[in-house]
Amino acid sequence: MTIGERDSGSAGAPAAIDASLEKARAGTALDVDDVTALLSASGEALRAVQQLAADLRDEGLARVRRRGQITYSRKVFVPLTRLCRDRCHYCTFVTVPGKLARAGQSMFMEIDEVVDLAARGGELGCKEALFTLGDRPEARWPQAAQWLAERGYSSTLDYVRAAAVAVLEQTGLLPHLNPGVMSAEEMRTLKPVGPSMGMMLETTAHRLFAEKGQPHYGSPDKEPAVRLQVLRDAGEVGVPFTTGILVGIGETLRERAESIRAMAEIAAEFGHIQEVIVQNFRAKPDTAMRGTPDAHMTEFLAAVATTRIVLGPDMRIQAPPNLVSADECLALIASGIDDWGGVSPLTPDHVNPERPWPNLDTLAEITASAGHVLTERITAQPPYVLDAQRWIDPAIAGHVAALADPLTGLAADVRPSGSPWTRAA
Ligand SMILES: O=c1nc2n(C[C@H](O)[C@H](O)[C@H](O)CO)c3cc(O)ccc3cc-2c(=O)[nH]1
Ligand SMILES: C[C@H]1O[C@@H](n2cnc3c(N)ncnc32)[C@H](O)[C@@H]1O
Ligand code: MET
Ligand code: SF4
Repeated sequence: MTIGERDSGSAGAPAAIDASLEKARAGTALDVDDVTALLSASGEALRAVQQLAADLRDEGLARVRRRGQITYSRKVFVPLTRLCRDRCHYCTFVTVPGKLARAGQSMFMEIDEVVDLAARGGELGCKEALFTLGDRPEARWPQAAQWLAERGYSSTLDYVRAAAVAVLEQTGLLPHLNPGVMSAEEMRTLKPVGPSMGMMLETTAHRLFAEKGQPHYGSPDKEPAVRLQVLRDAGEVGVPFTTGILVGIGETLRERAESIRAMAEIAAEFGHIQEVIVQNFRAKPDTAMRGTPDAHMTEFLAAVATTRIVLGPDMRIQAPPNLVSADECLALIASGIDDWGGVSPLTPDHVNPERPWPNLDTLAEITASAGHVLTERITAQPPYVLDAQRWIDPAIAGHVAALADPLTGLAADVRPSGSPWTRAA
């Protein structure tokens, strides 16, 4: 990571950080000033924030008899389409029809290609098919609308549903759906084809969306009010849901604090937030933000530890292992994470293609050297798998049960195989 101070806030006042830590230890709710103070920690104060975060993680895992386990999901990344109606300044995933046409590539992956990829992943032990794609490309690109219409699909999300069904039937991998903004109705339609879905909150900072030159300017799906509504709608619909923040896209420490508190409020209201991702922005050469330095490691670790403290011992806190060095992975564990997210032995992280995942043996070694055990889970986190009656649609309860250990809700030692999908009446 780039060394050098960023202007996202002031250096932390040790007295304010101590006071916030005292409140957190006493179980008193933290206000936005308290959370901002924790986010500003460095040096000795940061070590104290990390220690509390790690203790809370250990306490939460002990409560569910999983002390010392750090989880990951063995997955294939399915970039169903890279067309998107948004224009996030940090994103290299997104492309445009002209570029695809010149490269001889299709607007969307065909279902056969999706199934072939998932099947190859299944042979390597993958149990998750991660559908990550651009938001509603048909609203911006006639070529996308035409591609869908020619095959009888009314929208990208309609096509996601069909592709997910094909994966369930022909490979048995479990879809995790990350297609951007969805309405409550769309989530209701997708719930029977995937045990979990997700969408990063990114940030609640409205100015990063409303002001010209800011990273979310021109991206209607990144309006904070819209994204907060998606999180609430997912709660109403009862979908095990992944969300998180993107750290270092120009938000101030206070804005970061507000984002963390917003996720905590919604998680407490509905109980559906299965994991919170704290992801560090990595500048990419081909983007408008190529000149923006990556978030400073100190600031990122403070964000991880603070997220753990605010979300509490029972939340699963995830940071990807491929966006930092091996040493920095150890620092993430010391900052209270318990999950590495999806890791693939087959496909790249198409959002961060320049950052390969560590080999799974290496990740297991790194995790072990911090005194923890790398443990495979499936796409839905254990509490949701164990309470499937409430959280998993009957249409896929059998697919989920086939890959899960009934006692722990973690991944079973099996190879997935396809089985028929029928919509419950
Ligand atoms: O490989 C990636 N996986 C990403 N994932 C997938 C994640 O690694 C796992 O698929 C989930 O933890 C489910 O197992 C996301 C999932 C979401 O719901 C929301 C955002 C992300 C972001 C990424 C990402 O940038 N790269
Ligand atoms: C899938 C998720 O990946 C994240 N994302 C998009 N671009 C980048 C980047 N340059 N660096 C890190 N994360 C990124 C966003 O948070 C998005 O929601
Ligand atoms: C490739 S980005 C991840 C999915 C969606 N386009 C979003 O930004 O939320
Ligand atoms: S981050 Fe997601 S919404 Fe933004 S441009 Fe990239 S694909 Fe589109």
